[in-house]
Amino acid sequence: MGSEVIAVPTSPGTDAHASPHAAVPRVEAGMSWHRAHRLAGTLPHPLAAERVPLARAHGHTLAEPATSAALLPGTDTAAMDGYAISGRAPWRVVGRTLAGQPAHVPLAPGTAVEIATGAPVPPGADAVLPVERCHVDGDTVTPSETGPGRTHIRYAGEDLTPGRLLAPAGTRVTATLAGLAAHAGLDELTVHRSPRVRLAATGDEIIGSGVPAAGQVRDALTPLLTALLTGTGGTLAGAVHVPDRADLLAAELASADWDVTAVTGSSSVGRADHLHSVLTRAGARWHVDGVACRPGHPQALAELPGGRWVVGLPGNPYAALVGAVTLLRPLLDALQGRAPREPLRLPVTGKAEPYDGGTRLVPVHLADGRATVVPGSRPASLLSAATADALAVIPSGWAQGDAADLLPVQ
Ligand SMILES: Nc1nc2c(c(=O)[nH]1)N[C@H]1C(S)=C(S)[C@@H](COP(=O)(O)OP(=O)(O)OC[C@H]3O[C@@H](n4cnc5c(N)ncnc54)[C@H](O)[C@@H]3O)O[C@H]1N2
Ligand code: MOO
Repeated sequence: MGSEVIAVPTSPGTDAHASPHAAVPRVEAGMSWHRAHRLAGTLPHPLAAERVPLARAHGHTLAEPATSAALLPGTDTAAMDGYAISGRAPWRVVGRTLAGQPAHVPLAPGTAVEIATGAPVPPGADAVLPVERCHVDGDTVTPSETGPGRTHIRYAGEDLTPGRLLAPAGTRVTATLAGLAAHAGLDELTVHRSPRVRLAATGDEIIGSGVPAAGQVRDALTPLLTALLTGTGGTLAGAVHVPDRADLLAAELASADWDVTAVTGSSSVGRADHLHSVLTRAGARWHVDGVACRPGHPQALAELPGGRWVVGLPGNPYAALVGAVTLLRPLLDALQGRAPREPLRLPVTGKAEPYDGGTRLVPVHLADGRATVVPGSRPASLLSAATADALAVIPSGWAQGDAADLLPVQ
């Protein structure tokens, strides 16, 4: 994915080296990981509802319950290829009905029609006899087996009736739900508008393509976050690289015509880390300002005047992934009217060092009903996490084999 680059200054901007240590109103410093995660998933109001055609509904979240418009099947329908029969054998074959054709005229006792799966069963039919259970001799049919069997008729409305609930509000539209909605006669669904998410990768050293020269770093986070946000039902509203200048970051946040800006880097306390001062000067309301977890403690969640959200993620790529599943994904879920996800919980084995001051997040593989730590994860490297199925949320008192919550990583 290409990304736009905000003008790189030829000389240092006036506030390029302004101290970011200016007084910043802090919310609860080092908030617990669980509280930060819960806040992100419960604070936002869902975005407005809109009607979308079924072909575009996949991945969106229902803003209203989806209910059937159709009776399904619409009429008594053959469930097998064979003969619709009436009364006792033998039956005289009086016609043929294929799917899509109207039902045959009512059947009199002692008669049958050859019928295809999905074709309407004629009034008066008692059952459909599968062709492999029939003996056919000219225009006469007799059963080749005796004994009670199923009728092999799908009765009108046995699957759906008009008004029947297909899925409640808050359900994410899966491939299956899109299929069901079409089967139920719907052309559109009412879903929450997809959150438009802007990605702003800060750092003078960041480059957008190719192999970095000494002193440069290839932007790992725009591809990672693009995949994560679109997989969560968000829409990428452009990705920009912002040099380490407070005025450029402020301009980027002010220009925002999106619901969420995810800023990577610039979240810590270094001279080039401007996110705090910029947000504070912009009159942002802080909800999360630092999380008691490792890695990824310099995370932020704030609301700009006008209700736009800013998620601050650390620049170190694995730490940023931790921040994205801690704050960004739950925020996007909530903006789409989805309840917080119930984490999978399994015993975790392998080498993980609990963090005394809070929570440690480690990449794990899932197999055989347990999670196994992928060794070697470091804040600045995605190598261990890249093949992981989930991040395990390891509490401070964790010991080998104890269960932990698991957050899937796509
Ligand atoms: N004095 C302190 N220094 C630091 C602390 C601290 O508590 N006190 N925290 C450290 C931790 S932990 C992290 S994480 C980082 C967070 O730093 P920033 O969010 O301000 O990010 P940067 O300084 O811009 O970059 C950090 C690191 O990540 C690389 N980076 C940045 N963006 C990307 C990207 N898009 N793709 C790949 N790599 C990226 C950047 O080159 C730096 O190496 O602060 C510590 N310092
Ligand atoms: O917490 Mo940092 O986010 O370790 O890399």
